[in-house]
Amino acid sequence: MAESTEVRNLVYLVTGGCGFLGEHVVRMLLQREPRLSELRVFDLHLGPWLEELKTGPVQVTAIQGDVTQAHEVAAAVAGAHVVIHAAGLVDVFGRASPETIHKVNVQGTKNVIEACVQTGTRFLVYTSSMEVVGPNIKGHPFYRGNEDTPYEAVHKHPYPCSKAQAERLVLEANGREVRGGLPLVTCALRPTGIYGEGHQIMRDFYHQGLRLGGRLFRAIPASVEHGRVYVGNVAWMHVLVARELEQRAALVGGQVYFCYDKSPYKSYEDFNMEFLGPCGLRLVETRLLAPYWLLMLLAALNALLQWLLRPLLLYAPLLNPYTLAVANTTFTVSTDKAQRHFGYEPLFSWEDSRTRTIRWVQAMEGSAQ
Ligand SMILES: NC(=O)C1=CN([C@@H]2O[C@H](COP(=O)(O)OP(=O)(O)OC[C@H]3O[C@@H](n4cnc5c(N)ncnc54)[C@H](O)[C@@H]3O)[C@@H](O)[C@H]2O)C=CC1
Ligand SMILES: C[C@@H](CO)CCC[C@@H](C)[C@H]1CC[C@H]2[C@@H]3[C@H](O)CC4=CC(=O)CC[C@]4(C)[C@H]3CC[C@]12C
Repeated sequence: MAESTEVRNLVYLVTGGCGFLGEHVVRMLLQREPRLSELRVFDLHLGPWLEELKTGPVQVTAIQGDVTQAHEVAAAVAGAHVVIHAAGLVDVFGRASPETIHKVNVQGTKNVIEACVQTGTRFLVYTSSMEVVGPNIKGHPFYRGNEDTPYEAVHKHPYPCSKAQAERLVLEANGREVRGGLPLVTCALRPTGIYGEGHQIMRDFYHQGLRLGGRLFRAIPASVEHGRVYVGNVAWMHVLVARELEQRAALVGGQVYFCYDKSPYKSYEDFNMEFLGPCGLRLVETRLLAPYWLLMLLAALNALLQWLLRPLLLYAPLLNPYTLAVANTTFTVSTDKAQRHFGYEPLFSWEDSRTRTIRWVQAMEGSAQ
Protein backbone atom coordinates (compact mmCIF):
# COMPACT_ATOMS: atom_id res chain seq x y z
CA MET A 1 0.00 0.00 0.00
CA ALA A 2 1.29 3.48 -0.87
CA GLU A 3 2.16 6.05 1.80
CA SER A 4 -0.89 7.59 3.49
CA THR A 5 0.91 10.97 3.40
CA GLU A 6 0.23 11.28 -0.34
CA VAL A 7 -1.87 14.23 -1.45
CA ARG A 8 -5.52 13.42 -2.04
CA ASN A 9 -6.40 15.08 -5.31
CA LEU A 10 -7.90 12.45 -7.60
CA VAL A 11 -11.54 12.02 -8.56
CA TYR A 12 -12.67 8.54 -9.63
CA LEU A 13 -15.97 7.48 -11.11
CA VAL A 14 -17.16 3.87 -10.90
CA THR A 15 -20.16 3.05 -13.07
CA GLY A 16 -22.13 0.04 -11.89
CA GLY A 17 -20.57 0.77 -8.49
CA CYS A 18 -23.43 -0.88 -6.60
CA GLY A 19 -23.24 -4.19 -8.44
CA PHE A 20 -21.50 -7.39 -7.32
CA LEU A 21 -18.10 -6.41 -8.74
CA GLY A 22 -18.70 -2.65 -8.50
CA GLU A 23 -19.13 -2.73 -4.72
CA HIS A 24 -15.80 -4.54 -4.33
CA VAL A 25 -14.12 -2.00 -6.64
CA VAL A 26 -15.56 0.88 -4.61
CA ARG A 27 -14.42 -0.59 -1.29
CA MET A 28 -11.00 -1.49 -2.73
CA LEU A 29 -10.47 2.04 -4.03
CA LEU A 30 -11.25 3.47 -0.61
CA GLN A 31 -8.80 1.07 1.01
CA ARG A 32 -6.00 1.07 -1.53
CA GLU A 33 -5.96 4.36 -3.45
CA PRO A 34 -4.42 6.92 -1.10
CA ARG A 35 -4.56 9.71 -3.69
CA LEU A 36 -8.35 9.56 -3.87
CA SER A 37 -10.20 12.73 -2.89
CA GLU A 38 -13.64 12.00 -4.33
CA LEU A 39 -15.25 8.73 -5.35
CA ARG A 40 -18.36 8.97 -7.49
CA VAL A 41 -20.52 5.87 -7.47
CA PHE A 42 -22.88 5.81 -10.44
CA ASP A 43 -25.59 3.18 -10.69
CA LEU A 44 -29.17 2.67 -11.76
CA HIS A 45 -29.88 1.31 -8.27
CA LEU A 46 -27.94 2.75 -5.35
CA GLY A 47 -27.16 0.48 -2.39
CA PRO A 48 -27.91 1.59 1.20
CA TRP A 49 -24.39 0.44 2.22
CA LEU A 50 -23.00 3.53 0.47
CA GLU A 51 -24.10 5.62 3.45
CA GLU A 52 -21.59 3.99 5.79
CA LEU A 53 -18.76 4.97 3.43
CA LYS A 54 -19.51 8.65 3.64
CA THR A 55 -17.78 9.20 6.98
CA GLY A 56 -14.18 8.64 5.86
CA PRO A 57 -11.58 11.04 4.45
CA VAL A 58 -12.77 10.52 0.86
CA GLN A 59 -15.89 12.27 -0.39
CA VAL A 60 -18.20 9.50 -1.61
CA THR A 61 -20.79 10.85 -4.03
CA ALA A 62 -23.69 8.55 -4.88
CA ILE A 63 -25.18 9.24 -8.29
CA GLN A 64 -28.35 7.49 -9.31
CA GLY A 65 -28.17 7.41 -13.08
CA ASP A 66 -28.52 5.43 -16.28
CA VAL A 67 -25.58 4.83 -18.63
CA THR A 68 -27.95 4.85 -21.59
CA GLN A 69 -28.66 8.53 -20.89
CA ALA A 70 -25.75 10.47 -22.39
CA HIS A 71 -26.43 13.65 -20.41
CA GLU A 72 -26.48 11.79 -17.08
CA VAL A 73 -23.20 10.11 -17.91
CA ALA A 74 -21.56 13.35 -19.05
CA ALA A 75 -22.61 15.10 -15.83
CA ALA A 76 -21.12 12.28 -13.73
CA VAL A 77 -17.87 12.11 -15.72
CA ALA A 78 -17.20 15.89 -15.78
CA GLY A 79 -14.16 16.60 -13.63
CA ALA A 80 -13.26 12.95 -12.98
CA HIS A 81 -9.63 11.88 -13.57
CA VAL A 82 -10.36 8.20 -13.99
CA VAL A 83 -13.48 6.25 -15.00
CA ILE A 84 -13.91 2.57 -14.18
CA HIS A 85 -16.81 1.45 -16.34
CA ALA A 86 -18.22 -1.69 -14.72
CA ALA A 87 -21.93 -1.05 -15.33
CA GLY A 88 -23.49 -3.64 -17.55
CA LEU A 89 -26.48 -5.81 -18.09
CA VAL A 90 -25.28 -9.32 -17.23
CA ASP A 91 -27.95 -11.53 -18.68
CA VAL A 92 -27.48 -14.92 -20.27
CA PHE A 93 -30.85 -16.19 -19.05
CA GLY A 94 -33.20 -14.32 -21.36
CA ARG A 95 -34.47 -11.90 -18.72
CA ALA A 96 -33.87 -8.80 -20.83
CA SER A 97 -34.42 -8.33 -24.55
CA PRO A 98 -31.41 -8.31 -26.91
CA GLU A 99 -32.20 -4.64 -27.63
CA THR A 100 -31.99 -3.72 -23.95
CA ILE A 101 -28.73 -5.63 -23.52
CA HIS A 102 -27.29 -3.80 -26.52
CA LYS A 103 -28.54 -0.45 -25.29
CA VAL A 104 -26.98 -0.78 -21.84
CA ASN A 105 -23.75 -2.54 -22.77
CA VAL A 106 -22.93 -0.93 -26.13
CA GLN A 107 -24.72 2.43 -26.18
CA GLY A 108 -23.91 2.88 -22.48
CA THR A 109 -20.21 2.34 -23.22
CA LYS A 110 -20.36 4.75 -26.17
CA ASN A 111 -21.84 7.34 -23.82
CA VAL A 112 -19.02 6.82 -21.33
CA ILE A 113 -16.36 7.21 -24.04
CA GLU A 114 -17.98 10.33 -25.48
CA ALA A 115 -18.35 11.81 -22.01
CA CYS A 116 -14.61 11.31 -21.40
CA VAL A 117 -13.79 12.97 -24.73
CA GLN A 118 -16.14 15.90 -24.18
CA THR A 119 -15.21 16.60 -20.58
CA GLY A 120 -11.46 15.92 -20.77
CA THR A 121 -11.26 12.74 -18.68
CA ARG A 122 -8.15 10.87 -19.81
CA PHE A 123 -8.22 7.45 -18.18
CA LEU A 124 -10.83 4.79 -18.79
CA VAL A 125 -10.83 1.19 -17.55
CA TYR A 126 -13.52 -1.05 -19.04
CA THR A 127 -14.78 -4.22 -17.37
CA SER A 128 -15.03 -6.57 -20.29
CA SER A 129 -15.44 -10.34 -20.01
CA MET A 130 -13.86 -13.65 -21.02
CA GLU A 131 -17.08 -13.99 -23.01
CA VAL A 132 -15.72 -11.62 -25.69
CA VAL A 133 -13.40 -14.49 -26.59
CA GLY A 134 -15.43 -17.57 -25.76
CA PRO A 135 -16.46 -20.27 -25.30
CA ASN A 136 -17.64 -20.15 -28.91
CA ILE A 137 -20.81 -21.79 -30.14
CA LYS A 138 -18.76 -24.58 -31.71
CA GLY A 139 -17.68 -25.77 -28.28
CA HIS A 140 -13.95 -25.38 -28.99
CA PRO A 141 -11.93 -25.68 -25.78
CA PHE A 142 -9.77 -22.74 -24.68
CA TYR A 143 -7.29 -24.52 -22.44
CA ARG A 144 -5.01 -22.39 -20.25
CA GLY A 145 -4.98 -19.73 -22.96
CA ASN A 146 -3.65 -16.20 -22.75
CA GLU A 147 -4.43 -12.86 -24.43
CA ASP A 148 -2.54 -13.93 -27.58
CA THR A 149 -3.93 -17.44 -27.92
CA PRO A 150 -5.65 -17.81 -31.29
CA TYR A 151 -9.31 -18.72 -30.87
CA GLU A 152 -12.29 -18.58 -33.18
CA ALA A 153 -14.52 -16.10 -31.35
CA VAL A 154 -18.04 -16.58 -32.73
CA HIS A 155 -20.72 -14.59 -30.94
CA LYS A 156 -24.41 -15.23 -31.36
CA HIS A 157 -25.83 -14.58 -27.90
CA PRO A 158 -26.71 -10.91 -27.16
CA TYR A 159 -24.56 -10.71 -24.01
CA PRO A 160 -21.17 -11.75 -25.46
CA CYS A 161 -22.01 -9.87 -28.68
CA SER A 162 -22.57 -6.70 -26.69
CA LYS A 163 -19.46 -7.13 -24.53
CA ALA A 164 -17.32 -7.75 -27.63
CA GLN A 165 -18.68 -4.66 -29.36
CA ALA A 166 -18.25 -2.50 -26.28
CA GLU A 167 -14.71 -3.74 -25.72
CA ARG A 168 -13.80 -2.91 -29.32
CA LEU A 169 -15.18 0.62 -28.91
CA VAL A 170 -13.13 1.16 -25.76
CA LEU A 171 -9.92 -0.09 -27.36
CA GLU A 172 -10.48 1.95 -30.52
CA ALA A 173 -10.98 5.05 -28.40
CA ASN A 174 -7.46 4.74 -26.99
CA GLY A 175 -5.47 7.74 -28.21
CA ARG A 176 -8.48 9.90 -29.06
CA GLU A 177 -8.00 13.52 -28.21
CA VAL A 178 -10.02 14.61 -25.21
CA ARG A 179 -11.03 18.14 -24.30
CA GLY A 180 -7.83 19.99 -23.49
CA GLY A 181 -5.89 18.24 -26.25
CA LEU A 182 -4.41 15.25 -24.41
CA PRO A 183 -4.96 11.63 -25.52
CA LEU A 184 -7.45 9.26 -23.93
CA VAL A 185 -5.85 6.13 -22.42
CA THR A 186 -8.07 3.05 -22.24
CA CYS A 187 -7.78 -0.62 -21.46
CA ALA A 188 -10.12 -3.57 -20.95
CA LEU A 189 -10.08 -6.22 -18.23
CA ARG A 190 -11.61 -9.59 -19.03
CA PRO A 191 -12.68 -11.51 -15.93
CA THR A 192 -13.50 -15.18 -16.23
CA GLY A 193 -16.42 -16.34 -14.05
CA ILE A 194 -16.22 -14.12 -10.96
CA TYR A 195 -17.04 -15.59 -7.53
CA GLY A 196 -17.03 -14.30 -3.98
CA GLU A 197 -19.15 -12.38 -1.50
CA GLY A 198 -22.33 -11.13 -3.17
CA HIS A 199 -22.34 -13.57 -6.12
CA GLN A 200 -25.99 -13.97 -7.07
CA ILE A 201 -25.62 -17.25 -9.01
CA MET A 202 -23.79 -18.87 -6.08
CA ARG A 203 -26.69 -17.73 -3.89
CA ASP A 204 -29.14 -19.31 -6.37
CA PHE A 205 -27.26 -22.63 -6.38
CA TYR A 206 -27.12 -22.62 -2.59
CA HIS A 207 -30.85 -22.08 -2.24
CA GLN A 208 -31.56 -24.64 -4.94
CA GLY A 209 -29.43 -27.15 -2.99
CA LEU A 210 -31.34 -26.40 0.21
CA ARG A 211 -34.65 -26.95 -1.58
CA LEU A 212 -33.37 -30.30 -2.87
CA GLY A 213 -32.59 -31.53 0.65
CA GLY A 214 -28.92 -30.51 0.70
CA ARG A 215 -28.11 -31.98 -2.71
CA LEU A 216 -27.06 -30.64 -6.09
CA PHE A 217 -26.93 -32.90 -9.11
CA ARG A 218 -23.89 -33.05 -11.35
CA ALA A 219 -24.74 -32.04 -14.88
CA ILE A 220 -21.29 -31.22 -16.27
CA PRO A 221 -18.42 -33.75 -16.53
CA ALA A 222 -15.72 -33.06 -13.93
CA SER A 223 -13.14 -32.97 -16.75
CA VAL A 224 -14.54 -29.72 -18.24
CA GLU A 225 -12.51 -26.84 -16.75
CA HIS A 226 -14.11 -23.45 -16.21
CA GLY A 227 -12.04 -20.37 -15.38
CA ARG A 228 -12.94 -18.59 -12.13
CA VAL A 229 -11.47 -15.60 -10.38
CA TYR A 230 -12.11 -14.11 -6.94
CA VAL A 231 -14.00 -10.82 -6.92
CA GLY A 232 -11.48 -9.14 -4.59
CA ASN A 233 -8.67 -9.89 -7.01
CA VAL A 234 -10.71 -8.61 -9.98
CA ALA A 235 -11.37 -5.41 -8.01
CA TRP A 236 -7.69 -5.11 -7.12
CA MET A 237 -6.72 -5.48 -10.78
CA HIS A 238 -9.06 -2.60 -11.66
CA VAL A 239 -7.58 -0.37 -8.96
CA LEU A 240 -4.02 -1.20 -9.96
CA VAL A 241 -4.44 -0.73 -13.70
CA ALA A 242 -6.35 2.51 -13.16
CA ARG A 243 -3.44 3.76 -11.05
CA GLU A 244 -0.88 2.76 -13.66
CA LEU A 245 -2.69 4.06 -16.76
CA GLU A 246 -1.01 7.43 -16.53
CA GLN A 247 2.54 6.23 -15.78
CA ARG A 248 2.46 3.39 -18.30
CA ALA A 249 0.13 4.82 -20.92
CA ALA A 250 2.26 3.69 -23.86
CA LEU A 251 2.37 0.09 -22.64
CA VAL A 252 -1.09 -0.36 -21.12
CA GLY A 253 -3.19 1.89 -23.39
CA GLY A 254 -5.33 -0.07 -25.84
CA GLN A 255 -4.54 -3.41 -24.19
CA VAL A 256 -6.72 -6.25 -22.93
CA TYR A 257 -5.96 -8.29 -19.82
CA PHE A 258 -7.60 -11.46 -18.57
CA CYS A 259 -8.32 -11.30 -14.84
CA TYR A 260 -6.66 -14.21 -13.08
CA ASP A 261 -5.50 -15.41 -9.70
CA LYS A 262 -4.56 -18.68 -7.99
CA SER A 263 -8.08 -20.17 -8.00
CA PRO A 264 -7.84 -23.83 -9.06
CA TYR A 265 -8.90 -25.13 -12.46
CA LYS A 266 -12.07 -27.14 -11.98
CA SER A 267 -15.45 -27.73 -13.56
CA TYR A 268 -18.06 -25.05 -12.80
CA GLU A 269 -19.91 -27.32 -10.41
CA ASP A 270 -16.87 -28.79 -8.66
CA PHE A 271 -15.58 -25.28 -8.13
CA ASN A 272 -18.86 -24.18 -6.55
CA MET A 273 -18.66 -27.17 -4.23
CA GLU A 274 -15.45 -25.73 -2.77
CA PHE A 275 -17.80 -23.30 -0.99
CA LEU A 276 -21.13 -25.07 -0.95
CA GLY A 277 -19.62 -28.33 0.35
CA PRO A 278 -18.42 -26.80 3.64
CA CYS A 279 -21.90 -25.24 3.95
CA GLY A 280 -23.58 -28.61 4.04
CA LEU A 281 -24.42 -29.34 0.39
CA ARG A 282 -23.19 -32.35 -1.58
CA LEU A 283 -22.87 -32.97 -5.29
CA VAL A 284 -24.63 -36.11 -6.42
CA GLU A 285 -23.17 -37.90 -9.45
CA THR A 286 -25.88 -38.42 -12.05
CA ARG A 287 -24.07 -39.20 -15.28
CA LEU A 288 -26.11 -42.33 -15.87
CA LEU A 289 -29.31 -40.65 -14.83
CA ALA A 290 -28.89 -37.50 -16.86
CA PRO A 291 -26.87 -38.05 -20.05
CA TYR A 292 -25.86 -34.97 -22.01
CA TRP A 293 -28.57 -35.38 -24.63
CA LEU A 294 -31.18 -35.24 -21.87
CA LEU A 295 -29.70 -32.01 -20.51
CA MET A 296 -29.76 -30.54 -24.00
CA LEU A 297 -33.36 -31.54 -24.30
CA LEU A 298 -34.18 -29.95 -20.93
CA ALA A 299 -32.30 -26.79 -21.90
CA ALA A 300 -34.19 -26.61 -25.20
CA LEU A 301 -37.46 -27.22 -23.36
CA ASN A 302 -36.65 -24.35 -20.98
CA ALA A 303 -36.01 -22.08 -23.97
CA LEU A 304 -39.30 -23.10 -25.54
CA LEU A 305 -41.18 -22.55 -22.27
CA GLN A 306 -39.56 -19.16 -21.88
CA TRP A 307 -40.78 -18.17 -25.33
CA LEU A 308 -44.31 -19.58 -24.83
CA LEU A 309 -44.76 -18.03 -21.39
CA ARG A 310 -43.26 -14.65 -22.26
CA PRO A 311 -46.64 -12.92 -22.75
CA LEU A 312 -47.72 -14.11 -19.28
CA LEU A 313 -44.63 -14.26 -17.09
CA LEU A 314 -40.85 -14.24 -17.12
CA TYR A 315 -39.52 -17.80 -17.01
CA ALA A 316 -35.72 -17.60 -16.84
CA PRO A 317 -34.12 -20.71 -15.31
CA LEU A 318 -30.32 -21.12 -15.02
CA LEU A 319 -30.30 -23.94 -17.55
CA ASN A 320 -30.73 -22.97 -21.19
CA PRO A 321 -28.88 -24.00 -24.36
CA TYR A 322 -26.40 -21.14 -23.99
CA THR A 323 -25.53 -21.61 -20.31
CA LEU A 324 -25.25 -25.36 -20.84
CA ALA A 325 -22.83 -24.81 -23.73
CA VAL A 326 -20.73 -22.32 -21.70
CA ALA A 327 -20.61 -24.57 -18.64
CA ASN A 328 -19.83 -27.61 -20.80
CA THR A 329 -16.89 -26.12 -22.73
CA THR A 330 -13.44 -25.85 -21.24
CA PHE A 331 -12.36 -22.24 -20.92
CA THR A 332 -9.41 -21.48 -18.68
CA VAL A 333 -6.71 -18.84 -18.77
CA SER A 334 -3.06 -18.97 -17.82
CA THR A 335 -1.28 -15.67 -18.26
CA ASP A 336 1.04 -13.20 -16.55
CA LYS A 337 0.38 -10.22 -18.82
CA ALA A 338 -1.08 -8.07 -16.03
CA GLN A 339 1.93 -8.87 -13.86
CA ARG A 340 4.35 -7.92 -16.64
CA HIS A 341 2.53 -4.74 -17.69
CA PHE A 342 1.45 -3.22 -14.40
CA GLY A 343 2.85 -5.37 -11.63
CA TYR A 344 -0.38 -7.16 -10.70
CA GLU A 345 -0.15 -9.92 -8.12
CA PRO A 346 -3.34 -11.34 -6.61
CA LEU A 347 -4.09 -9.62 -3.31
CA PHE A 348 -6.02 -12.63 -1.99
CA SER A 349 -4.60 -16.16 -1.96
CA TRP A 350 -6.83 -19.05 -2.98
CA GLU A 351 -7.20 -20.06 0.69
CA ASP A 352 -8.24 -16.55 1.61
CA SER A 353 -10.67 -16.24 -1.31
CA ARG A 354 -12.19 -19.60 -0.43
CA THR A 355 -12.54 -18.79 3.27
CA ARG A 356 -14.13 -15.42 2.61
CA THR A 357 -16.62 -16.93 0.17
CA ILE A 358 -17.50 -19.79 2.52
CA ARG A 359 -18.08 -17.35 5.39
CA TRP A 360 -20.37 -15.34 3.16
CA VAL A 361 -22.41 -18.40 2.13
CA GLN A 362 -22.61 -19.52 5.77
CA ALA A 363 -23.88 -16.12 6.80
CA MET A 364 -26.78 -16.41 4.37
CA GLU A 365 -30.18 -16.89 5.87
CA GLY A 366 -31.28 -20.52 6.02
CA SER A 367 -27.78 -21.98 6.12
CA ALA A 368 -27.74 -25.81 5.94
CA GLN A 369 -25.19 -25.94 8.80
N1 LIG B 1 -20.28 -11.76 -12.93
C1 LIG B 1 -19.34 -12.27 -13.71
O1 LIG B 1 -18.98 -13.45 -13.60
C2 LIG B 1 -18.69 -11.40 -14.74
C3 LIG B 1 -19.03 -10.07 -14.94
N2 LIG B 1 -18.37 -9.32 -15.90
C4 LIG B 1 -18.67 -7.91 -16.11
O2 LIG B 1 -18.47 -7.22 -14.89
C5 LIG B 1 -19.34 -6.11 -14.81
C6 LIG B 1 -20.08 -6.14 -13.49
O3 LIG B 1 -20.83 -7.34 -13.45
P1 LIG B 1 -21.51 -7.88 -12.12
O4 LIG B 1 -21.03 -7.10 -10.98
O5 LIG B 1 -21.37 -9.34 -12.10
O6 LIG B 1 -23.03 -7.54 -12.44
P2 LIG B 1 -24.11 -6.80 -11.55
O7 LIG B 1 -25.39 -6.93 -12.27
O8 LIG B 1 -24.03 -7.24 -10.15
O9 LIG B 1 -23.60 -5.30 -11.62
C7 LIG B 1 -23.85 -4.46 -12.69
C8 LIG B 1 -24.28 -3.12 -12.14
O10 LIG B 1 -24.55 -2.27 -13.25
C9 LIG B 1 -25.72 -1.55 -12.95
N3 LIG B 1 -26.41 -1.17 -14.17
C10 LIG B 1 -27.07 -1.97 -15.02
N4 LIG B 1 -27.63 -1.25 -15.99
C11 LIG B 1 -27.30 0.03 -15.75
C12 LIG B 1 -27.59 1.25 -16.39
N5 LIG B 1 -28.37 1.29 -17.48
N6 LIG B 1 -27.08 2.37 -15.88
C13 LIG B 1 -26.34 2.36 -14.75
N7 LIG B 1 -26.04 1.25 -14.11
C14 LIG B 1 -26.51 0.09 -14.59
C15 LIG B 1 -26.59 -2.49 -12.14
O11 LIG B 1 -27.56 -1.78 -11.39
C16 LIG B 1 -25.55 -3.19 -11.30
O12 LIG B 1 -25.39 -2.56 -10.06
C17 LIG B 1 -20.29 -6.19 -16.01
O13 LIG B 1 -19.85 -5.27 -16.98
C18 LIG B 1 -20.11 -7.61 -16.51
O14 LIG B 1 -20.29 -7.68 -17.89
C19 LIG B 1 -17.36 -9.87 -16.63
C20 LIG B 1 -17.00 -11.16 -16.47
C21 LIG B 1 -17.62 -12.04 -15.53
C1 LIG C 1 -25.80 -26.60 -16.59
C2 LIG C 1 -26.13 -26.05 -15.22
C3 LIG C 1 -26.30 -27.21 -14.27
O1 LIG C 1 -25.88 -27.06 -12.98
C4 LIG C 1 -25.05 -25.10 -14.78
C5 LIG C 1 -25.28 -23.75 -15.38
C6 LIG C 1 -24.22 -22.83 -14.93
C7 LIG C 1 -24.33 -21.48 -15.63
C8 LIG C 1 -25.49 -20.73 -15.06
C9 LIG C 1 -23.01 -20.74 -15.52
C10 LIG C 1 -21.86 -21.57 -16.13
C11 LIG C 1 -20.84 -20.59 -16.67
C12 LIG C 1 -21.36 -19.24 -16.24
C13 LIG C 1 -20.90 -18.01 -17.04
C14 LIG C 1 -19.39 -17.91 -17.12
O2 LIG C 1 -18.82 -17.93 -15.84
C15 LIG C 1 -18.94 -16.70 -17.86
C16 LIG C 1 -19.67 -15.45 -17.59
C17 LIG C 1 -19.06 -14.27 -17.85
C18 LIG C 1 -19.73 -13.05 -17.77
O3 LIG C 1 -19.23 -12.04 -18.22
C19 LIG C 1 -21.09 -12.98 -17.20
C20 LIG C 1 -21.51 -14.23 -16.50
C21 LIG C 1 -21.12 -15.49 -17.26
C22 LIG C 1 -21.84 -15.49 -18.60
C23 LIG C 1 -21.48 -16.73 -16.40
C24 LIG C 1 -23.02 -16.86 -16.25
C25 LIG C 1 -23.45 -18.17 -15.59
C26 LIG C 1 -22.87 -19.39 -16.28
C27 LIG C 1 -23.41 -19.51 -17.68
